[in-house]
Amino acid sequence: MTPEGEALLRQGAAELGLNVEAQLPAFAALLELLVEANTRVNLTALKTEPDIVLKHFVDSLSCLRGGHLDGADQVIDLGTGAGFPALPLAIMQPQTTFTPLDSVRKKIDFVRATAASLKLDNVKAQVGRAETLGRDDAHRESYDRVVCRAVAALPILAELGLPLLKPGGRLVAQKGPISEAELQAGRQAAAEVGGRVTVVDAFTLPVLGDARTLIVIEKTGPTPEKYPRREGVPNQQPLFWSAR
Ligand SMILES: C[S@@+](CC[C@H](N)C(=O)[O-])C[C@H]1O[C@@H](n2cnc3c(N)ncnc32)[C@H](O)[C@@H]1O
Repeated sequence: MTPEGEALLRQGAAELGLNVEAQLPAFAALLELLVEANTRVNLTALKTEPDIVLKHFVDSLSCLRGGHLDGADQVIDLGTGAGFPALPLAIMQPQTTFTPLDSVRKKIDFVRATAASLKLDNVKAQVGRAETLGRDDAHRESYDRVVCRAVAALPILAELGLPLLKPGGRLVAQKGPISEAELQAGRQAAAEVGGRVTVVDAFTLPVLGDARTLIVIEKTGPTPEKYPRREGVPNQQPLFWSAR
């Protein structure tokens, strides 16, 4: 990473109240691996150093706002893509086990290889669909937190995420600006699958100023057996949400 890239990462993290000094070498290695892999496989549209530092690294670190991941033992990143936010979070929070999940094998191959190269023993990447894991005893009700960034509308995230949470667990969704209609549908969907929206935290990204929202859904009761519905249905027929 260039000195300019390091400065951006330091500044972005500092605006989030984080000190990344000790983690700079890991972020530099992640940047290098991502740029190199992207020349062979199309993993991410972001290709320049400032874009990756701000829109992947700092953006992912914004999931730590509010301390919603503090003390979590098991965290699953639903729809991790090339490992975001899971890899930056795993670098910052080594005492937590992160399970980056994606249905696309080449993305998880990259996440696994990268975690091994960075010696992130707290990363256990998984290929699969959230609908399938949500019905699998090895994963259902197994996680303290679900995190996700830029994956789906809130009602879909509620249906995919809540079955994976232990009772009392929390889904932490990082999104762009959210409409009142999506939020309302998300509240209704959360109630349907055993949860409640407890936090809607609108903020702007460090340095760039882009609008973001962190939404927390707490699992307040059991998720009915019928959820999640079979693969693809949560996306095709989102609960309480037709405005797509
Ligand atoms: C727009 S990308 C975002 C990736 C990453 N979270 C990021 O912010 O860079 C959405 C990802 O979610 C994955 N995805 C969508 N629905 C999924 C599901 N039901 N189960 C597992 N992965 C899913 C897709 O394969 C894709 O890689």
